[in-house]
Amino acid sequence: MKIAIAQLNPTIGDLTGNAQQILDAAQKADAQGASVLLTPELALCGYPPRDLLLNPGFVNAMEEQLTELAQQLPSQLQVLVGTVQRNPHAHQGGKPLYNSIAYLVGGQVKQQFHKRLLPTYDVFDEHRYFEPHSQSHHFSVSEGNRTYRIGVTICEDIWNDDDFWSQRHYPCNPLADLADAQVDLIVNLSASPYTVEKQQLRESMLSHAARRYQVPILYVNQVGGNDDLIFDGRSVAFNGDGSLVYRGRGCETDFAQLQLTATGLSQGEVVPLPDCREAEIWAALRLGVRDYVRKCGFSKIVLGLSGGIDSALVAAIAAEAVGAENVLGVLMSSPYTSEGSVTDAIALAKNLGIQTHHLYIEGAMTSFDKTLADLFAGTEAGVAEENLQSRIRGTLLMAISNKLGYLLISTGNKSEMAVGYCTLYGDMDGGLAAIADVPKTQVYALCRWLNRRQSGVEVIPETIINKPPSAELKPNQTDQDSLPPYDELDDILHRFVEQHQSAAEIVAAGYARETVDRVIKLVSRAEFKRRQAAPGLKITDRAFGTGWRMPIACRRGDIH
Ligand SMILES: Nc1ncnc2c1ncn2[C@@H]1O[C@H](COP(=O)(O)OP(=O)(O)OC[C@H]2O[C@@H]([n+]3cccc(C(=O)O)c3)[C@H](O)[C@@H]2O)[C@@H](O)[C@H]1O
Ligand SMILES: Nc1ncnc2c1ncn2[C@@H]1O[C@H](COP(=O)(O)OP(=O)(O)OP(=O)(O)O)[C@@H](O)[C@H]1O
Ligand SMILES: NC(=O)CC[C@H](N)C(=O)O
Repeated sequence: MKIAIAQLNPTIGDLTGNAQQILDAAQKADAQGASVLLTPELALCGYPPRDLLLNPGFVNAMEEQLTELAQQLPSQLQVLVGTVQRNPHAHQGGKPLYNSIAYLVGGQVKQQFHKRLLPTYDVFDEHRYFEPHSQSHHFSVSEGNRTYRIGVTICEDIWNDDDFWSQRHYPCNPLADLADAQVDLIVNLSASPYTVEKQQLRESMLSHAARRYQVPILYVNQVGGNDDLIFDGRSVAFNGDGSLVYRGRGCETDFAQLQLTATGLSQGEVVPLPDCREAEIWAALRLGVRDYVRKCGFSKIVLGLSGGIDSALVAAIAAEAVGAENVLGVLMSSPYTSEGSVTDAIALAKNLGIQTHHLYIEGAMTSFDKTLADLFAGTEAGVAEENLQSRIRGTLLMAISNKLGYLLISTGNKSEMAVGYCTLYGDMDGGLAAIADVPKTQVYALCRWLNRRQSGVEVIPETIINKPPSAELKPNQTDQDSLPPYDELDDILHRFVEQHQSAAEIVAAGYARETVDRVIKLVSRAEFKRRQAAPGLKITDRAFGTGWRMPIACRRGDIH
């Protein structure tokens, strides 16, 4: 029996467009003789639809779209579509919806499968919308004289196998229940967002489960950027001996067919994983930028090009995401801008093939200073005046965005965002923060990798990589005047933000108490800035985005 997999890139809420993607895949599957087509979790509305689900009109529209789609699908094909279903028992106190799979055949919904394990941690908040279902189910497909029983799970349903995880989060295990029902295949329809090296974890978990239950597992993941989340696809299949038989493309849509026989799934294409961490992150960020720009209705990007490494990396990502001809880098020199910064920015733009424009902001700085002269009389020039430069740049970039319709991408990295080393309404201006979850040390690694990627072709001028990072808001300023060395800072941040380590644990790992306390204080104090920041693309286990919910007006003096 042929099973087709559609690794789709839905746009959240675009029911017509997403249904069309499913229909296109169904026609292809039908033409190639498939019996079953699988689509990702909530493929009809895109994942995560968030509070659109609280709007009854949205749920009605999904139901209508599903009915229409069912009637348009090839009549012989059996299609599993990720959608929501109403909970008929909601009036007894449950949530109004299930996160479901509709099994469509011959123009009708033949069966529904509901998600049992609802992730409600980090970026996930499914208990806000959905009722967990209590049982796992399967459907049967007959081919020749054989009937295959196919168990259906939805994303989180496979993430609680007690044999794999040392800590179980839920009281039940849908995989074990389906194995008890003696299914011939378990499918998992997912919308699993990217984080660095998560695919290795997915694959070892799935391989382990396939082996443990001696049943093939076919995992279909969504692909595409949806706001802060990047879905990397990489749908996979494992046979009952735990062997990998198929891996789809990473960070691209894909379509594949596998053959299911009495002995399991037949070998499909196995797309290799990226050969290093930087290649993987690069592909994810490029997709995240491309889809954010495209799905918000933009085609062009503007950014401030300082000759520093952060804007260099963002410019390079932007150029690959939307095409170099669609990127404008704006140089905005002040009296503190070094000659080297300008030549570096121009060299970078030339390497990338992006357009540039050079503005001089000294006049605007003088004008602001004059306007404030009476009010500021008798005070020393300091951070307020320094930040005005950053704010003038941000204002000019937003004017360009307004006038020319380019989306402004901000360039702050995770280390800066963590400690508040950035200016509110200044360099934080922008619609998308492309590298807000990329620590500074990883920024360097990505730039070095870019220069190695095509041997002999320099993308980021070496002078940009080698100079000490500086905001250039006053003479001879460097980041290290205000912050610990980045390798130290990033490790402390990683322990504190991603690994939830206490100050005492970080000190025990070898850092000075004073440095650790200072970093934690800076992180806590900068919450107000992050709350006002543009959404940032998530690549780590814990980003400063939808999965980071910190109070702003708080004291953490009692926490050690
Ligand atoms: N809890 C709170 N809730 C809401 N707002 C709060 C607040 N606490 C302060 N504020 C407000 O925030 C202001 C302080 O924040 P902000 O104005 O950003 O200014 P601030 O954080 O004092 O200065 C920006 C820092 O970023 C550095 N930097 C590094 C790299 C690049 C750039 C760049 O711009 O290119 C800048 C710069 O050298 C400086 O050290 C206060 O004056 C107050 O108005
Ligand atoms: N002279 C400038 N011309 C254009 N944009 C600038 C200029 N100075 C700063 N910016 C904008 O403000 C952002 C923040 O500056 P910042 O100095 O922190 O970053 P960077 O210069 O890219 O990298 P680095 O921190 O390594 O110097 C820059 O990335 C850039 O977008
Ligand atoms: N949509 C989901 O249920 C995703 C949860 C899952 N643990 C993941 O990150 O892949």
